[in-house]
Amino acid sequence: MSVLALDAVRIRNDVDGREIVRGVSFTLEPGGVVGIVGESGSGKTITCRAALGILPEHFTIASGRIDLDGHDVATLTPKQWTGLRGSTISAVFQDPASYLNPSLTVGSQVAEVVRVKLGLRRKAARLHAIELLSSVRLGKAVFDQYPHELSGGMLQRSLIAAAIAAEPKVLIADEATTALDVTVQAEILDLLADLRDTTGLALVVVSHDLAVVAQFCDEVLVMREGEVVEQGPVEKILYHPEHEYTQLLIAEHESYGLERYLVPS
Ligand SMILES: Nc1ncnc2c1ncn2[C@@H]1O[C@H](COP(=O)(O)OP(=O)(O)OP(=O)(O)O)[C@@H](O)[C@H]1O
Repeated sequence: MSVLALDAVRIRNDVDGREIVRGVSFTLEPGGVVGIVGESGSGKTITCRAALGILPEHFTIASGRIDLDGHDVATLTPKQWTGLRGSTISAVFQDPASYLNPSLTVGSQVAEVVRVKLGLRRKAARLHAIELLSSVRLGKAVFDQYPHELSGGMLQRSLIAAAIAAEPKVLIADEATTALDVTVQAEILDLLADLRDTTGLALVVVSHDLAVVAQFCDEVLVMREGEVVEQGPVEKILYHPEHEYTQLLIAEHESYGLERYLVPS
């Protein structure tokens, strides 16, 4: 059974009646990785926010359907959403520092997620948080460090630890590696690939960077101005793009080395 399925989803800004997303469909099985690429403002993040049940105020799903682990999300109450967020679907975004409180240690913040989401007592939550940090390859010392003491890559790992605390089935990584340098970016992608392999985590990877998608995704959606202009298996879309816009995106990437990630087919 799919863990996340979008069927012809259209999202409207009710303030001006503008449709921000016009017909997105994909199905994600356990362990699957779907990529969404496209220029800034094309609707990638809004699509993810719909799947997470956190659309901005005045945005609504105008038509189509989203199924999350067998639940039609249109039928969910806010309380049911709160239950599913974190434990079924979770997310990490760009700029990890902004999601952490600078005056609390990283460990205490991960432990708090564990306490709330898994209902563990303080001491057990602390131990579990240390295990989670270790699963994202962060040593015990990180537990007592403050956000400003960690690098961007370490902060993103901490947030991944918090995001996977309640063993979600789907993780959305929305430009999660964009702000990181290339080596750290590769380490974080490796980590996500490991989690997928060991836990069957399914991923939605949003990136403006085709190299990230080429390395990592099974299927890719190319979005422009709210529409999916092309969609299919990564090898097909990246080697044999049919749409002019996809060809343009690839041409831009080739100038800085996409071919390194593409194995000729
Ligand atoms: N909170 C908001 N209020 C009003 N409009 C918004 C809001 N968030 C996004 N939008 C609009 O929705 C459209 C799609 O934005 P979205 O953030 O999904 O794009 P994106 O493809 O993720 O771009 P980026 O790569 O820059 O993150 C844009 O026109 C944007 O201005």
